Amino acid sequence: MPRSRPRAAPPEAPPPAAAPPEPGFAPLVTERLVLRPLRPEDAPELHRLVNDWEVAKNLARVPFPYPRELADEWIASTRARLAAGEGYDLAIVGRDDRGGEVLVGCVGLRLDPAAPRVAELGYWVGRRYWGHGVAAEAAGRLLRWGLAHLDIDHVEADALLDNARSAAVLRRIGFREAGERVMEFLSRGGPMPVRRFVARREDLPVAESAAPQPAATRDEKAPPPVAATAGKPIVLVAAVALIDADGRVLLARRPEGKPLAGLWEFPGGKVHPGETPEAALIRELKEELGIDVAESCLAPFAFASHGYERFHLLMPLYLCRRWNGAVVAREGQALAWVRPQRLGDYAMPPADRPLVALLRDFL
Ligand SMILES: Nc1nc2c([nH]c(=O)n2[C@H]2C[C@H](O)[C@@H](COP(=O)(O)OP(=O)(O)OP(=O)(O)O)O2)c(=O)[nH]1
Repeated sequence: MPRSRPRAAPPEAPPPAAAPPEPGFAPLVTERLVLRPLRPEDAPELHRLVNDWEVAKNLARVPFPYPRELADEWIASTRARLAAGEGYDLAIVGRDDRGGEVLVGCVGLRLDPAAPRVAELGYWVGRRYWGHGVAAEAAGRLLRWGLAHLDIDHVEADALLDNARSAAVLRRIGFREAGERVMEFLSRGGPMPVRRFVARREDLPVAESAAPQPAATRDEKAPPPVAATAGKPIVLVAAVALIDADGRVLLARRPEGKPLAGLWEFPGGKVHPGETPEAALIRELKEELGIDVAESCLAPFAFASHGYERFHLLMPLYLCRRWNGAVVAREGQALAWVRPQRLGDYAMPPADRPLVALLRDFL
């Protein structure tokens, strides 16, 4: 079970959008399900669902038979960890025919102080609810939430070699296989071989609107590929290092739902058809941060040229020390003013790494 809290925000940052403790933990909603903190009154149903050999045999930390009082203890421990920000074990809840709540299973993200920047995903679904895509819907939702809100680089999960169903769920939600290992299984009374899976932000299936689209289906907001290379469009993005009077640089956290969610980036965005990079930046800075910037205050500094899996990013980075108005997170994104020497503490998209090194040297 979870053993640590998400890494604290680096000193200059306002707290990033990590989950507030219960009861403030806002349930995560999917098309058919709600993922919410477990409650003491869930214990009888939880016990009924998990005290089933077909379910328990796939779970490393679950004994079989499963004593009834363990359900109470486990629920209490999940609530304590959630309140402390140390782990995110949630009830998977569906609706019955009359619209009432039904406990369907559990899904959790666990953090381990011995393995910083990694979370472990686990889940189970009651046997009577198998075959409806519940595990993928719930685990996929929590995976995306975790990568967007916790200070982690990747998520790991294990599936027993004889549990092909779970391996298929993990692959479906964006995990890649990363070898085999042996794990102790309480339910099986000893060590068992498992497949290890790893999911990184870049592996997650991208929402249609967030990925560059082919020209024929592109909507007005999508980026125009300025050239095609090796089958990948080049996407032009303009970004800026805003520098305040103390020499700190502004980073913004990419929100959930966007590709690379949870990573810190320089404010900016895609250059629209007919726009110059400077005009795009002036527009983005108004939209995202509510500030007015004059073109003459944008000093070209460096650029990133980076091959992502589905497109090639070309991103001029400007420096800007003067603007009008107060910086506000108009899209609810977390913001951090960061000293150049501390930029390395923030997980940023791979394209930004060379830019960070240049900025640190320059500022
Ligand atoms: N703004 C910004 N984007 C970056 C940085 N590093 C990096 O790889 N990118 C990538 C992430 C995205 O693939 C792309 C920016 O696209 P975006 O989707 O955020 O742009 P946008 O604000 O125009 O978004 P949208 O309106 O299309 O949703 O550039 C960075 O430091 N700043």
